[in-house]
Amino acid sequence: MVVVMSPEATDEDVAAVVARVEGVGGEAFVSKGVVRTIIGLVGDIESFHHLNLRTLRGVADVHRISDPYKLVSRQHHPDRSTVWVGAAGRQVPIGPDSFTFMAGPCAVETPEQTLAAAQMAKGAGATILRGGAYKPRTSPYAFQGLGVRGLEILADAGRATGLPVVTEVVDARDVEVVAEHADMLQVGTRNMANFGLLQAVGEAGKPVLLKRGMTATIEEWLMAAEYIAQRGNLDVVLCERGIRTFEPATRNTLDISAVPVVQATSHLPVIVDPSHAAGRKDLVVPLSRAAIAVGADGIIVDVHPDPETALCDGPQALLGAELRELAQAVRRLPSAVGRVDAGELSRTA
Ligand SMILES: O=C[C@H](O)[C@H](O)COP(=O)(O)O
Ligand SMILES: C=C(OP(=O)(O)O)C(=O)O
Repeated sequence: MVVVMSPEATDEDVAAVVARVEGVGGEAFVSKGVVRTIIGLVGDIESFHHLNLRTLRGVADVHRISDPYKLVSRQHHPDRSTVWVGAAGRQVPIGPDSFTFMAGPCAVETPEQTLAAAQMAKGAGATILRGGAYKPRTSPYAFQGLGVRGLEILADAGRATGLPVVTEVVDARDVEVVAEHADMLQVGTRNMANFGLLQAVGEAGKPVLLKRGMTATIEEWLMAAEYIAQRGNLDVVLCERGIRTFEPATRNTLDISAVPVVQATSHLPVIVDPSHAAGRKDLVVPLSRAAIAVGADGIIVDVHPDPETALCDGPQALLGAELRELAQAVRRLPSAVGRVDAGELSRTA
């Protein structure tokens, strides 16, 4: 931490800062410039926070040098992590060596629709099946998901296709039942800052897919991941799914630069959701290509056997030609950036 004194600060003001810092066991290194004095602090950063140094006379600014998140930071864990998803016998990696393709219906609607979507996903090369049983909807009158029945249908489709499943949990009270049926728990954009839910999934004993809040900064997103890690669960995968901007051409604006920014600062894997970012099926393939090129550890994509009748997000669901094009991109492009298909690295024993 660095304290910048104002040009008017006196020697007494500087001494007062040093005394406060030393009073909580820290060290203060004073560097006098021609105009300003700067004080470098070494010690327990949390105890410095409680000193409210900004309120002292002569203090112009206080800067933090180390990351505010610890467990998810590369400062404490330099090597990038791999998260394994699935039960013994079929575990799929998400991490720096592979590229993981996840796909499935936005919402679980019926056993037939879910199985058909799961088969489409598998046929296109996906190694993890997605599907929502609890849908976070803008309108309370919109389809809210099938709840526990939806979890069962999704788990059946996962078993039938041999794919581990990821599904969203929107309420801390449902974490246990969702964890019973799913291989990975998703926290969606609307709940990224629901700290009680983050703590609950941190204790569920399953990997977590943490989507970026649509108005969250990267630091806020990583602090949300820290909530999960702080409860003992470091199996967290981050998902960039687009942020709110002034641009109405797409549902959200995919912040593609978030991928390398996060990878530089956090060891957690980071994937991209081009479907919820764009909200339009015609952009899913180009954005997926961009995600692969920028170094994402995977993508998660909506597919539906009959998008016109979908109960949620039909316009962004892939079928037919677009899905074939996506399958081709996912088969060919990751190797160009030094990645192998996650299916090849899966643990099957
Ligand atoms: O998975 C999808 C979400 O539930 C969906 O994007 C919510 O958006 P809406 O309720 O505004 O349609
Ligand atoms: C609701 C979903 O996504 P998001 O939270 O990114 O809107 C989803 O993936 O089903």
